[in-house]
Amino acid sequence: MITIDRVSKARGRTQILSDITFEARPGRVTGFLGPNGAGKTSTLRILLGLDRAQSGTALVCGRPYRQLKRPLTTVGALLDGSGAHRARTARAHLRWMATSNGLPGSRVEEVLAAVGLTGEAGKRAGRFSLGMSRRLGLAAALLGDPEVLILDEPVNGLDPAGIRWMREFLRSSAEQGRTVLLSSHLMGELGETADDVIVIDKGRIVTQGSLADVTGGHRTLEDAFFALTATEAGAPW
Ligand SMILES: Nc1ncnc2c1ncn2[C@@H]1O[C@H](COP(=O)(O)OP(=O)(O)OP(=O)(O)O)[C@@H](O)[C@H]1O
Repeated sequence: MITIDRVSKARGRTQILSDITFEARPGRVTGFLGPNGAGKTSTLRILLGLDRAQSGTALVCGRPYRQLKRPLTTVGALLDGSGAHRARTARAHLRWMATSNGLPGSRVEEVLAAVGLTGEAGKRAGRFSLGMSRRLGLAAALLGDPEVLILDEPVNGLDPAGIRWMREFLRSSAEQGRTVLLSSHLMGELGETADDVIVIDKGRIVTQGSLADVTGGHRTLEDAFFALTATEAGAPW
């Protein structure tokens, strides 16, 4: 469970988040949708204890990230890149992460299999394609078998096969009971992937609810977004 309650944040004189409130629930894929600069990454960074809110609370399973005793066993995150050193093999990276976080080494082969990287695990991370790097980042996120997954733009830059794989991965993670929160600026993509949608624009939540509720009387999620934000359909994202 993820609970964000009245979170606000300014950088200098710019208010980048204004009174943000939403939840992401177990067993559901929740899409956090908004254009470039809307405040998605800033929100996820606060949730993961990488940044502080000025006011409000951001809780993972009822606690601020910094108060989680063994964070990897509660929440797995995929932000930029895989986090692996270029010269390390995928397997060595995961072994190092498992050891440094007090997790059983047996998890390494399990998470490699879960993301379909067993056959590539002996390769150096620097030789990985974008899709493989993303899978390695996911494997690391899964090491502690967390209840919650938080992913920032996980399909960005992936080819159609990679996008399809990621969609199925997110779906099965939710079916296993996990809370899955992913950000995206790709409305069509979220329309295919999410159960629930939170729309953010200029640091404010514009609407939230099930995909069907948010899409409402509109043909697509994209039509709903432009109607809700009164953004010109041709305006840059
Ligand atoms: N380190 C920073 N210093 C100053 N301003 C920042 C910083 N990081 C983000 N911002 C500003 O905060 C606002 C929200 O940015 P954020 O990266 O959270 O948006 P986003 O929705 O994730 O967008 P994108 O899809 O482009 O990643 C933007 O106006 C951005 O310019």
